[in-house]
Amino acid sequence: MFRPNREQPDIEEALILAERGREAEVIAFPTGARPTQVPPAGPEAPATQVTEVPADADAETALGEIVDDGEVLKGEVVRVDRDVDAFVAQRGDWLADLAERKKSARPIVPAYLRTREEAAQTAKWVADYYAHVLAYQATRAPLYLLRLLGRSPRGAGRALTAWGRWVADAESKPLRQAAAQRGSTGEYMVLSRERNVRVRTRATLSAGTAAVVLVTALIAAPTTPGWGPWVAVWALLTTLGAFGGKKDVPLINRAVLPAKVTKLDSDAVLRALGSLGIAEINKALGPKGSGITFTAPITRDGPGWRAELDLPYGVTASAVAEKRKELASGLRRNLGCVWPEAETEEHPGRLVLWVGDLPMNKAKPAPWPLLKTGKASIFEPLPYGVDQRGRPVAIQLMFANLLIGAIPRMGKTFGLRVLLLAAALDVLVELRIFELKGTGDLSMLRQVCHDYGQGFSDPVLERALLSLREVRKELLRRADVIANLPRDICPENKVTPELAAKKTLGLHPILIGIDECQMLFEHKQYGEEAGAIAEEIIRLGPALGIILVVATQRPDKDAIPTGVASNVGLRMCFKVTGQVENDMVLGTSSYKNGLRATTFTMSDKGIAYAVGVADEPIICRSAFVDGPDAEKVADRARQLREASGRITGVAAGEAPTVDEAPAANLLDDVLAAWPTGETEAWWTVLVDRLAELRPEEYGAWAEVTDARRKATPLSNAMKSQYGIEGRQINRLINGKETNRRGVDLDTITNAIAERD
Ligand SMILES: Nc1ncnc2c1ncn2[C@@H]1O[C@H](COP(=O)(O)OP(=O)(O)OP(=O)(O)O)[C@@H](O)[C@H]1O
Repeated sequence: MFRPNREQPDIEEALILAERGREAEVIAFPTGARPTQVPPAGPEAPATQVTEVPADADAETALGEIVDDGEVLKGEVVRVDRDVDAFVAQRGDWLADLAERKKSARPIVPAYLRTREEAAQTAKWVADYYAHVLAYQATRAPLYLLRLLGRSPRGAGRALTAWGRWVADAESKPLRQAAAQRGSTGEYMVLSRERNVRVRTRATLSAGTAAVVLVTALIAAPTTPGWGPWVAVWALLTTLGAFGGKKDVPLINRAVLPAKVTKLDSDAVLRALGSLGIAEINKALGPKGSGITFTAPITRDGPGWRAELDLPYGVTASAVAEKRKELASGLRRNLGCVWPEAETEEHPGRLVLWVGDLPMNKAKPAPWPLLKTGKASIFEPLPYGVDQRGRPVAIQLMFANLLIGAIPRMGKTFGLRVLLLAAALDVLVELRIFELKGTGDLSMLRQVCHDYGQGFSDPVLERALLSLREVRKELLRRADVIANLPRDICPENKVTPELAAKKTLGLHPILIGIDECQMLFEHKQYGEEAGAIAEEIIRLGPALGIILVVATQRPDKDAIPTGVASNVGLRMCFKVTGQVENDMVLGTSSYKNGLRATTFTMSDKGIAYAVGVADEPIICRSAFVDGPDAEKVADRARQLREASGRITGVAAGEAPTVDEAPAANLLDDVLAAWPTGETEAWWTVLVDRLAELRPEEYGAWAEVTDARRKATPLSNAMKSQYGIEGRQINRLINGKETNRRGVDLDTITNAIAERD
C-alpha cells in the first residue's frame, strides 16, 4: 500500500524508499482484485487514498499503477499488513489470537508419558543413564583414591597453615598494622590485648582438642580391630587430600556418556544446523542474526529426543532433511539416529528433529501385534511395523494399491509377507498370491489362498495371468452389482464392510499379491496383457474391493508398467541405488524432494520410505516375522477361515496349485541328481545338484544362500506334487553335527514305482 503525501510530489524518493529493504517495500495485499478500504492505523494516520495491489503483483507493478493513475504520489511507503495488524488488534480479536496460541499449546501430559510404552522407555533411559554414570565412576574409584592420597601432603600443608593462622589470629593483623601506621596508640593497644586473649583461648582450645583426640585414641586402641588405624589413617589422608585439590584439575572426571544416553541439547542442535552450509541459517546464527527459536523445550520422545524449532524465514524443513548426513555429522550421532521432519500442521519452516538413542536398524524390533492372537480387518489399517521413533505404523490396504521396490535382500518380501499375513487374518479377504521368485517365502499362505503360484516357469506365469483375467472379469461383474444396488444399501458406490460381509453379493475384498512382478510383466508372451490388466485393476479396483500389491527387486520401466507405477497410491521403497529407481517406486520428483531411499545403508534391512501411508511420507521398519512365525500365523488364519467357511480355490483343493513345475519330471530329476552311494540326502544338496543338472529349470533355487529358504521350493513341490514329506537328517560337517531336512532314496524310488 502506498500512503501519499501531497506536499512533496516526488515519486523518485518513494521508489528509492521502496528499493531500500523490506521495511519500505510495497507488499501485495492478498485480497484478489477487489479493492478493500483499510481503516487508518490510528488517530495520527492521515486519511488516505488506498492504492490496491493485486495479490500477485510485485513491487514494481504496484508503483507503476500509481503512476498510471495520473497522480504523482509522494510519501512514505508502508507495509499493508501493518495496518491490517493494527486493525485486528483494534478489533480486539482475542478469539483468533487464542485459537492461534492453542495451536502451539504444549500438551498437558508430556510426550514421554503419553503411553505406557513411552513412559517405560523414558524410565529405561533414566535407568540406563544413571547406571552408566555409576558404573563409570565406580570403575574409576581407585584412581580417585590415589589422587586423594597424592594430594594429601598439600592438603596437610594447607590445613596446618590455616590452623596456625587461626590460632595466631592472622585475620586481625591488618587492623593492628593500620592502627600502628596511623600512630593510634590506644587503638593499637586495645587490638593487641584482644589478640593476645584470642590467641591464648585458641591455643588452649587446640591443645585441648588434640589432647581429647589423643586420649580417645589411646583408650580406644586396645578395643580397635587391626584395620581400625588403617581406616583412621585412610580417612585422615583422604580428608587432607580433599583439602589439597587443584582448581584446574577436578578430582572426579565427568562421566563420558555414550550417544545412547547423551541428552540432546540446544547447543548441539544449533551447531549442527550451522554446519549444514545453508546461508539463511548461518545468517540467523551469526552475530547480528535473529537466531533460531526453539518452539518447545527439547524433551524425551519415545526412545530418543525431540527438538522442535522454527527455521529462519525461507528455509524449509525439507531443505534440512535433505542434508541429513551433514546434520548427523554436526550432531556427532550415527546417521540412523538422526531424523529431521517437517511439522506439517504448522508451516514448512517448522522442523521437528528426532534423535534416537540407537540407530533405527539396531533398535529392538517391536513385536507384531497379530503374531500370537487376533484377527484383522482389511477395512482398517493393518499392523505393519514401527516408524523410527518406535511408534506403530499400520497400512490401510483397502481402497488402495501398493508398490514395493528395493534392491535384493533388503526386506521387501518380509514386508510384503507381514501385510499378506495380516490380510489372511481377515477371513473375508480372497487372496491370490504369486511368489514369482520361487523360494517359498510366501508358501505358508498357500493354505489360505484362493489362487497361488510359486516360481517363474511359464505355467506359473500363465496361471498368474489367468488369475488376473479372472479378477478383471470380476471387476466388471462387481461394477454391475454395485451400480444396481439401491442407494440406501450402497450410498457411496463402493464396497463397504457390510457389503463385503454379504456372501450372496460376492463383494468380499480380493487381494492380489505378486512378488517379483517383473517376472510376469517382462514376460514376452504374457507380460503385456498382465500389465494392461494390472493397470485396469489399479484404476478401477479400489472402489470395487480389489487390491493389487506388487513387489519388485528391479524397479524400472520394464519391470513395472508405467500405468501401474504412476497410479498406485501406496508406495514403499527399501534401499535402492539410484535416483531413477527411487522415483520409480516413490513417485516423480521424490528424490528431489528429499525422499531418498538411496541413503539407506545395506544394514537397514526392513527399513523403507512409505508414501501414502500417512499424510506425509514416513520411514518405517517392518515387523520381523520370520518363517516359523509366519507359518504359525498362516495356520491360525486357516483355522479362522475354516471356522467361517471361507476356504476356497487352491486352499480348498478346488483349483490346481501351480508351483515351479519343471518341464521334466521332478521325481526323475531328483533321482538323476541323487548323490552316488548315499541313501539319504538334504534338500539343499539336491537343489544344488538339480541346478547343475538343469540350470535353466532349477538355477534360481540354488541362488538362495539361506539353507531353509533354499530347501523350501523343492520340499514344497515334492509335497504338493507327490505327497512326499521330508525328514530331519543328521550329518557330521567339519566335525560338527548338523541337522537339516531331506529325503530318503527309498522314498523317491517308491514314489517313481507307484507313479509308473
Ligand atoms: N524388519 C526387519 N528387521 C530386520 N531384518 C529384516 C527385516 N526384514 C527383513 N530382514 C532381513 O532381511 C533379509 C532379506 O529380507 P527379504 O527376503 O524380505 O529381502 P528381499 O528384498 O525380498 O530379497 P529378494 O529380493 O532377494 O527376495 C531377511 O533374511 C531378514 O533377515
